Amino acid sequence: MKTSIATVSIAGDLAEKFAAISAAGFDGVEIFENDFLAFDGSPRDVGRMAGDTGLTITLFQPFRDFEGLPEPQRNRAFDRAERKFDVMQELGTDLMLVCSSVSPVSLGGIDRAAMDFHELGERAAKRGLRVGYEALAWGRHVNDHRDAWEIVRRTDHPSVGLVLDSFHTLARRIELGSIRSIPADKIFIVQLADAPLIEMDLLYWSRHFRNMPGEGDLPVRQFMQAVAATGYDGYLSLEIFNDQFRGGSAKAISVDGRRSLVWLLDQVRREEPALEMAIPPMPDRIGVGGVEFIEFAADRQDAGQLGSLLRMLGFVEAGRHVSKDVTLYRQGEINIVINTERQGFAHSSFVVHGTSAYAMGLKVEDAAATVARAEALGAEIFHQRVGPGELSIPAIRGVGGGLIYFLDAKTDLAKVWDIEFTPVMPASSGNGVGLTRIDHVGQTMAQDEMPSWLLFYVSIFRATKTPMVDIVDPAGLVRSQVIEGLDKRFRLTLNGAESHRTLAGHFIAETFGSGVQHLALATDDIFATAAKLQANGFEPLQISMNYYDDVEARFGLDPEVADRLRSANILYDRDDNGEFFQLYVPTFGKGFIIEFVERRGAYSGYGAPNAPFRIAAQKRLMRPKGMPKL
Ligand SMILES: O=C(O)c1ccc(O)c(O)c1
Ligand SMILES: [Mg+2]
Repeated sequence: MKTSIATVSIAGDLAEKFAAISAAGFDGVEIFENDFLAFDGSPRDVGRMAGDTGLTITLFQPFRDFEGLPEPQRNRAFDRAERKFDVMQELGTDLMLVCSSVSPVSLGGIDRAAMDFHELGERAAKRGLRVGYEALAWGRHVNDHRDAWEIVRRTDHPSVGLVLDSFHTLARRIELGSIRSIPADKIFIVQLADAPLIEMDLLYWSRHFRNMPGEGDLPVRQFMQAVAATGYDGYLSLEIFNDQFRGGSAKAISVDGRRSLVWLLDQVRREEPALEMAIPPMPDRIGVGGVEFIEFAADRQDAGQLGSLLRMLGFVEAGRHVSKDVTLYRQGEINIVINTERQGFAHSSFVVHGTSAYAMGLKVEDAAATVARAEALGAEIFHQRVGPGELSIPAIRGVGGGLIYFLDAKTDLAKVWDIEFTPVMPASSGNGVGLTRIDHVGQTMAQDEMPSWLLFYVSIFRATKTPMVDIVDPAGLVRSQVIEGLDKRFRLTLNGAESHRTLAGHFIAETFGSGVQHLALATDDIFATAAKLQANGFEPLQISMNYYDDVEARFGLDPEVADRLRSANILYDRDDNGEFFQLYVPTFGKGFIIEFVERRGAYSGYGAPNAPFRIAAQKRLMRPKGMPKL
């Protein structure tokens, strides 16, 4: 696989862009004219810089409003082209991308355009250059790759070929079978981009909302399958116009780009095994059976407080690590680990972020395969110091820098608790409140990083992403999207914060990073759990009485049920498939959230309608008296 990315896709000046693109493993780069124009140096300097970072300049673009012009504009367009050919020769690239004209003076007609391209092809050939024609979805006369192809076909010149761009084809829902019959040697380059499905003007959508294949909703995989069926084996070049990417981390966006391409070809190969894909073999996406544990890094003092809280919530101190300063708390199938080591990754994490849930352990089908797949997709493998007789638990770094450990049932990893921990207290000895398993884990990140996290999870794991919902925090909107395993035993909610004044944004600012902020623990009987918690001396987050009046009216609840909810501070939601109950622990530390949930029937949500009310309650608590609002 030969990969490339357009400079327009990422932030920085040309030098920064090249460095990030090269570091992410791309072979080539498309020079977008504006990046070149803004650069203070000659085209030769740019060419040398690209060469020095090991990148081939795959093309120079865009050359606009060329075909179908009447005189005198036609002649001037050829003069312009010659000037750009000069630049290209100095840059050291042989391909010019010509996008279909939007000029109001341009004339239609396939043969007229073909004649123009024939002449351009002649001029390019004299210099050993090539010209690729791309149909913009909003082109004046040509806005469909089938028409662009017909022009290229009639041009019938070896130096003139077609540029396919998944965005333009998919945005107009053009039939993809039409790509399969194009001769591969007439496709000069393939540009790839995805986009979320939003109803809007095509040009605006394209210039601001494109994202990496797999991050949006367009059938890029089907597009790529059609391209692969032609036998095309040239560059696959990402061309992503995206406002957030332009302002984001060039390094991170480049890594996402490479990941998206590898995953795309992996999908094509699995979908149509007859197509040869030039990427190394890797295991298929991995099924996740749930979250086996959450691990906090803490100092002694916070560990003591967290331990007391957990005991009040019905957990028992079930084990101590055989060689490390690590304690296991357990209730039902829920394992919470507190790490107070003074060295190693947990400690560094504590030093940087303070007490936080820096690691999670996932139950997977095959831990070794998970790491192999993650590595093929560009994830960073984590290696840890392993004491004598201890297990080497496969792990990778997550997007925010935290750790994700993998445990499976086929190896000794299944016995990790027995092998690495000495029992302290039997599970039956605590004041259990009926918590059974981890329902979901919530991670918080800056809003513009959400696509990275989503791509990371859905490319490695057999999981889907739900549509985005808005969570209303009194201080701003938080975007929320959920990653769910097919059997729903693995659920992650991702919350993207924009303002530091939201509870989610405050958490990122206070912990100096994104990561696990929220644990939702399941019970089969929320009212029994609430009663037992009360007996343990626990006081839940107080919800406003106005909320209960509304819930009672909105859902037509029996007044008796509403009273039970009200007196226990339980939040309620319902969808077509079932009911949902939530009970919150007042926030811990710098905004860490624990809630207890009961799903009745097949309720599939996460209580998003309740979020504004519990966030308001949490913020009331977090505001020390006499201090300004968050
Ligand atoms: O938005 C544009 O003008 C534009 C230019 C060049 C491209 O390759 C493209 O896909 C879009
Ligand atoms: Mg394009």
